[in-house]
Amino acid sequence: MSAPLLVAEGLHRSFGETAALVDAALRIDEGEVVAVLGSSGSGKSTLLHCLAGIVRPDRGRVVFDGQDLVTMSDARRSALRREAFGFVFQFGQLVPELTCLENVALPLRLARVPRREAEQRAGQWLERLEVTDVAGKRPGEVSGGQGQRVAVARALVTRPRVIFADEPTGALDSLNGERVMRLLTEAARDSGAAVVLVTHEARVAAYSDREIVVRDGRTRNLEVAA
Ligand SMILES: Nc1ncnc2c1ncn2[C@@H]1O[C@H](COP(=O)(O)OP(=O)(O)OP(=O)(O)O)[C@@H](O)[C@H]1O
Repeated sequence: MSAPLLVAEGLHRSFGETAALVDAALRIDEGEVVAVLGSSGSGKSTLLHCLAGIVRPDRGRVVFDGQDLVTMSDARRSALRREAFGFVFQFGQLVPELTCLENVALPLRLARVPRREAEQRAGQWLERLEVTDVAGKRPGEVSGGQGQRVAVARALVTRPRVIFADEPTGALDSLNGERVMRLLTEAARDSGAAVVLVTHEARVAAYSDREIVVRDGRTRNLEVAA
């Protein structure tokens, strides 16, 4: 069996008196879509932040492609996040001053890709996410569903190995939520990216290959019925 792409084991993380994670564990293989389910305050976001190297666990290991995120330097971890990970949050967090096309091109520009090439590749991702029509608009001028599809395009444009999505449809109605989930999972599968999807909605989790439930900071694996 090949080594998993991302493994977390024995994760503990407290905030003051609150134990957000208690011996949490998760593994995800190349190209797999894993949903992290649980009620509000159960520890889902803390788990995602530990997996993505945003929050450092008090104890435990997070190994991405053979590299331990917990012990590596901050500079190396930041570089890894930029190069290998993509992020989609509940509210797209697009840069309001830039057009949607420029938002999608931004991660490439930060990686020193020339403007013309970056915008050409960004345009292809807008097309893939079915939002070509908003290319020249600013985020304030587009709908919530369009904005989330632009955010997904921005997350995928660098061809990351893992997409971390924290309640990506949380601010959308069910029709737009379904559309974003379909496009996100299809695009991730086509580009071979794994997805860690935090949600409290079973309907959203249905797009995953496998589900993990977090309760009081502890993780439990669930087999998804076919
Ligand atoms: N930065 C922080 N400072 C203090 N407490 C925190 C912090 N982050 C998380 N917590 C606490 O840790 C626990 C787990 O929070 P977390 O955000 O991981 O849960 P969640 O399952 O993602 O919740 P939600 O679905 O409401 O977003 C909660 O009790 C929360 O209040």
